[in-house]
Amino acid sequence: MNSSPEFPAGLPFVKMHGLGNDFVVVDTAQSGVPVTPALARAVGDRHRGVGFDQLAEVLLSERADLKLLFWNSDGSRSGACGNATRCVAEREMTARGTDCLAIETERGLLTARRGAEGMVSVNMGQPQLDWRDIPLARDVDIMALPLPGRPAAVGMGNPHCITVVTDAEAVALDVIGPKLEHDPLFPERTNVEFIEHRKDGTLRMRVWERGAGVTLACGSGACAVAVAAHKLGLTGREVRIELDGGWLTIDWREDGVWMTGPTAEVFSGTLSPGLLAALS
Ligand SMILES: N[C@@H](CCC[C@H](N)C(=O)O)C(=O)O
Repeated sequence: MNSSPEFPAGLPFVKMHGLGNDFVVVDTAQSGVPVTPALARAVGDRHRGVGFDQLAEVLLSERADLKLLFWNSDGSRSGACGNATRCVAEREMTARGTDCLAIETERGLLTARRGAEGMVSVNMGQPQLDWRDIPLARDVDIMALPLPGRPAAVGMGNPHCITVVTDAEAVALDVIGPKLEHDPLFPERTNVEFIEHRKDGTLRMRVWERGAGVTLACGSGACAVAVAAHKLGLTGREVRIELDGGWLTIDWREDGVWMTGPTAEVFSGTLSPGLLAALS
């Protein structure tokens, strides 16, 4: 095995997930190893690395308890990642012995709280409902984009394209997802969600994530979906959403869109010095 003279001890990481939306968490504040697109791609490789939907990079913050940056498995960055925010918040609140945490992200300052029955909530802030705040190529009605199925666009610090369908299970996500992700209407690409409004008032949601593909869940996507469903008159401001990996509760309150759900820590390990050396 090659060793890295720069990082002889390798790079410690923690693997976590929220409803199967899986993450590698690395603490750059402690390790001094900055994440790069190449490192994110190498660690995100499910055969030759660890594998993740997103990598959460923990940094020091002057304004909050910590700062988070998010990386997709294709090496691109995301301004928001709700489930990773909840996962890191759970770990940090446990380590610090608190029930509340302030987290700096590109999206802004987010508040996380420990809830009942092991759940963790995060306020993802107010949605972006203007085409200038969502990376759209032109001025269009964001509640009815000029695309097949008349989807809606909602920003949560990252872009989401949401289509209401009668049968979410029937959607060929791996075919339609990449087409919408790369549609010219979205110069920075987009996350893609399909939702079905069920008779019991809940939503069924399936997601194709920008930079990661089909995932079992997407927290910012669930927030965007809840906002779109409410604006379209389908639901109230609070809604339960079933994703492939489980349930999230979304509550669009006066102070922002709150998301509540489970988190899990799976294992921790050390990225080998050889992997780091190959990238330097
Ligand atoms: N899984 C995340 C969202 C991931 C970000 C996305 N792929 C992007 O590029 O915007 C979540 O839980 O919010």
